[in-house]
Amino acid sequence: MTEMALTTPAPRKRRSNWQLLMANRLAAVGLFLFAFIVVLAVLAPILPLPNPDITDQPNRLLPPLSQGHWLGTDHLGRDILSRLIWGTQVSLLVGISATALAAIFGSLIGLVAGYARGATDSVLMRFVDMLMAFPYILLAIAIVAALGPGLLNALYAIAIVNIPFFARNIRGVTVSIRSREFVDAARLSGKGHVAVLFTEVLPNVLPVIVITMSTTVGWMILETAGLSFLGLGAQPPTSDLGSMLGQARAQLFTAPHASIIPGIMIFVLVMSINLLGDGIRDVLDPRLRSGALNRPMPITKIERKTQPPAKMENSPALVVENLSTGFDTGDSITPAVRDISFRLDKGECLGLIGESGSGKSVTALSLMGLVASPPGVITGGGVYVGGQEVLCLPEQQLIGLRGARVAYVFQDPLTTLHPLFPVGEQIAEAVLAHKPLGKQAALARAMELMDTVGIRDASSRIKAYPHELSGGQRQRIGIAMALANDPDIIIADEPTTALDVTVQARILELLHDLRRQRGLALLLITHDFGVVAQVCDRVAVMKDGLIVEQGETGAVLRNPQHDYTRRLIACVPELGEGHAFLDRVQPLFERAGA
Ligand SMILES: Nc1ncnc2c1ncn2[C@@H]1O[C@H](COP(=O)(O)OP(=O)(O)OP(=O)(O)O)[C@@H](O)[C@H]1O
Repeated sequence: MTEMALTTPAPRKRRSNWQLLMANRLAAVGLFLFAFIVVLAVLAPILPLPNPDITDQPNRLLPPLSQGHWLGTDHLGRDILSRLIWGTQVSLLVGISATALAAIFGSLIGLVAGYARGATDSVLMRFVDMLMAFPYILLAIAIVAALGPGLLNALYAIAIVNIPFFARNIRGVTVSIRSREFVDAARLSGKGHVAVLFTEVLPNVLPVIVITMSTTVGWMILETAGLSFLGLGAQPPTSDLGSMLGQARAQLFTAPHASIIPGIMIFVLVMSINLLGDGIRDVLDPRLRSGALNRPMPITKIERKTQPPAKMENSPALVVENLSTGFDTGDSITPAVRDISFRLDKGECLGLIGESGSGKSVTALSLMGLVASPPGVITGGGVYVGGQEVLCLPEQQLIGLRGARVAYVFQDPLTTLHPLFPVGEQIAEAVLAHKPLGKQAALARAMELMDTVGIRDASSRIKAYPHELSGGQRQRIGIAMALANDPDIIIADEPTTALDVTVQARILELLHDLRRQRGLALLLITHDFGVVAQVCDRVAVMKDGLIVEQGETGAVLRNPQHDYTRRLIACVPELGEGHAFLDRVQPLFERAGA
């Protein structure tokens, strides 16, 4: 409750899914075309069209725009427009029904296999593998040959060959969902497996099923047309787009319109469905909407209205001036950090403190253009390292500063270290990124650095993999990598949050000593005033993307100016305080209406 009141930003107006779909021009065109074709197909019985099956030999192969036949006639004198609209209705019905069948059976197989695992999973998946072992069109032809030609059998065949596609996709998603805590909780609450599968797992898998359906329905219409083209699908007098194309192929040169017209219809129909399917997928997956799944650019996108001066005279190690960073949500840029300014001298430690979501990490990453773009955008301000504004530098120069003059230590080294390489090699790689050394020299330097950060028995630990080290040792490796190129500034983003208090104290001590010995400027990000009081010379307090207060640590601790700073300080419990801690803190939050 308290946290909510402190952190919840002002509500933003979000665009509805419909508005987002319409904002995607290609998807809107796809929707318009598809809707138009569907309406035509649905209205076929009431449209003033001649009977599509009535032959008229004297009027064979009339060209388009002939009297009474807008699109001409085919080799039996049947009206092409009428056959096209009725044929589209058949193609749509078969394609959509095949998709629904494949989705139902494929998803069921995927759900059961992914949830049950073990023998059930093996048996079901081997069956799916068997289906996939045949080229799909050959398999479809073989199934129709076994069942006999006909539209319904073509529908079954297309559905069967597409079952593996759904089954594999849905199984993958189900496997990752079944091990989530909410599924365990549902099982522990006494729900049976079937209930858990359909009430807990299925709703989470549903968007994937919808996305898969929307992207495969066009494909299935095409496959049905393929079977009909070969004479295995629609049988006379019924026709679909594929059989129209197949029957017209003999007159390809004498009356090309008879095959071109159904060909264009297949193209437009499949294209419109694919465009619409892609649009639906983008709307349903918020990461795609904001571009968060795209490969990030090497440096954060910079869109500053005014350029700050490129140089700053007599500048300390790091100066941040009026920096603003936001995230492009697809609708607008949502600010995460607004107009923040601070300075950091050589050998000084500045604590950046604030609650979760206040913008500490975004600030830290913005300094070297490391916020992933898309969706990140630096919208204003400047960052000066040794007097040089770095965000205006050419890409390669800014990249060259990373790790060399400004290095980072992140919160959880297990996620930043590569799991498949020994830690020594990873430190050596950090050295080699900026120094032209041989591999052996880099490894020797890695060992030296491991010694510096206090890893005992570095000569044997150098070959250890990240999972073979403790949390504290991994964090020391992270610090060794940061020190690899003797940087001027270290940005440590909650380097001790994942560690227990004793290891936390040792890591903080190490950072403190390194700072003293090497004259490093240290920007320490934390949400713990206890840590700030222990190691920081100065502190800047962040709330909702703003720095609300900054100053000497002692002064801020003694006389906090901002109510939020007072509450943060009050949150540090004292040893042996017990219930008195709650009595002391509660009124502060009640007063703030939290
Ligand atoms: N990729 C993203 N897309 C959209 N918004 C984001 C993204 N990453 C972060 N944000 C938003 O930016 C704001 C600041 O996030 P940031 O990670 O800097 O918080 P923090 O203070 O470091 O929190 P914590 O202590 O939990 O790490 C938050 O409101 C967050 O929702």
